[in-house]
Amino acid sequence: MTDQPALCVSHVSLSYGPKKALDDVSFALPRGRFCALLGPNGAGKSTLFSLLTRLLVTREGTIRVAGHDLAKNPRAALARIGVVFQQPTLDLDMTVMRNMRYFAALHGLSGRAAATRIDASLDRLNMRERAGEKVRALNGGHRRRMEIARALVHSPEVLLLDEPTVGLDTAARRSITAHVHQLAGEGLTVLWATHLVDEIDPADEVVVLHRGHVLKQATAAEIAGNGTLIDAFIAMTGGKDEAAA
Ligand SMILES: Nc1ncnc2c1ncn2[C@@H]1O[C@H](COP(=O)(O)OP(=O)(O)OP(=O)(O)O)[C@@H](O)[C@H]1O
Repeated sequence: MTDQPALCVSHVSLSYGPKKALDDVSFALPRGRFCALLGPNGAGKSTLFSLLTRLLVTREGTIRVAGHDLAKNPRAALARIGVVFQQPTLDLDMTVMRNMRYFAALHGLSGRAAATRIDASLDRLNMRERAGEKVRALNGGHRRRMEIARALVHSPEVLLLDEPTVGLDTAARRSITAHVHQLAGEGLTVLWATHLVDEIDPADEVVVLHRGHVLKQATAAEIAGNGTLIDAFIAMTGGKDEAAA
């Protein structure tokens, strides 16, 4: 296709009553890029995800997914997005395969087409051999991998993950982070919301969000300069959560 951005957020604002959660947010991501949406608690990350998935709508600004305007053509735009929310949304008493089939059906996939897509998605996350297990039997890391596989079943171009490593141990965090970086290497565009700088590689794109404003967009290495990313992040944000500010 063209060289238009996979995701383009342009002058987006959103208020909860008098509280401005996002204020004139703009950034664009090219295809096949891993981008960290880095911000302390309360920065507006979940609010932005709610807008990107149309759980919330705003009249202020535009969001385009692979060129499709989310407000004017939501079906086309949403069809190109896969989402992993902060809170797990799996049915624990169904097998991995039944969870996948259910989700595929929501995207209008059934029969052979669904089976092919499900196998491919589980393969990408090294989860195919777990297909017959109940989700309840999986550890936290494997549940998250399953959710990522599920988010890929309809072949989206953009994958959104809202703090996907919350509650995982160090080994599982590292494995999930590496896996998703690999997906970006294969051409997927990834927006990964986090407040943890150790999940970010030097070559990754970073959008620093603070109190509803984009403070910077650059690679992690550029933001770190001669120091570390964590020092640069604290210098920009004051190291304070919005909730505590
Ligand atoms: N429903 C709501 N009503 C009022 N204010 C809200 C609501 N949801 C979020 N906020 C406020 O909007 C701001 C942004 O919140 P948001 O949850 O988007 O931030 P976040 O970066 O995702 O934080 P966290 O990492 O804690 O989830 C915060 O100040 C929050 O208190």
